[in-house]
Amino acid sequence: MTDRQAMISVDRLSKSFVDLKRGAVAALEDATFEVYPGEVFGLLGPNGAGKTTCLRILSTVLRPTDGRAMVAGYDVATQSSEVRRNIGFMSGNTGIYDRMTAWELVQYYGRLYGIPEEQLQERLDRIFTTLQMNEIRDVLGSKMSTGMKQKVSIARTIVHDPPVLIFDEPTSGLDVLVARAVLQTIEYLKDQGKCIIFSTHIMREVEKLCERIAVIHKGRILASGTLAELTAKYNQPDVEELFFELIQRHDQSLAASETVAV
Ligand SMILES: Nc1ncnc2c1ncn2[C@@H]1O[C@H](COP(=O)(O)OP(=O)(O)OP(=O)(O)O)[C@@H](O)[C@H]1O
Repeated sequence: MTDRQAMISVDRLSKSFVDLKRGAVAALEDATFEVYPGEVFGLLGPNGAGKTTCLRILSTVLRPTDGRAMVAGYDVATQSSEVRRNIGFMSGNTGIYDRMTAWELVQYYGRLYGIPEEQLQERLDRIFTTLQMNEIRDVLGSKMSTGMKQKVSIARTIVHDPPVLIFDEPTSGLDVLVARAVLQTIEYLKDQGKCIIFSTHIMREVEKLCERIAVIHKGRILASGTLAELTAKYNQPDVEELFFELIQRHDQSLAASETVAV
């Protein structure tokens, strides 16, 4: 992997929020990892781990408090428009407009990205064929099933053919069939050479899809590497058990350091 250039490069990235109830919240602390073209990198962590915060920084919606992140060679903090042109971002609840058809909606996003009209029609044709969406071309958002909506969300995420794709819990709330179709599409995009970062709290998904993962909890990356490296390093062949052990160990060391501080 070292002969390839990283498309996402995250270096000691941190983000803290000031929350009225909790005071300063360290949502992300010192995160470091790289993601390459043609791979799916999984951010695996429970609720509140910091996954969304990390992905929102990469997509330039949030500014980091500290550290640096480069996407497609651009700095997320200082070159946000270049970064945005090079990424597609999709979360579980990406909006679909009730009054637009599938075709109109994806076309609309293509126009927002400034794709010339002729090229856009070709691109739409290709995407609708690849994602097997031709039969839903004229279906209005208000009439779409969850599965259709999810396909349209993916289509609009890739309409400008970005090299980097960011998926924030894209299967959240989906039934197993739709979730499977989403994962298959992500796999297809990986095979097309896209650099993909994907967050989830579902172990099965990372086992299926990811070459390398980072386990994240309470803002900290607890471990990262290929599944084979991690299971060997921690001598735990069961990925689910490994995940729980890492989290438990971190919580225990936090509790111990709090006791010492008191
Ligand atoms: N705008 C904000 N203001 C204050 N705290 C925030 C804000 N956004 C996130 N946080 C806090 O930062 C921490 C990390 O949240 P984040 O949404 O990144 O986690 P997550 O791993 O994506 O979890 P989930 O799956 O629940 O979305 C949480 O404690 C959350 O409450």
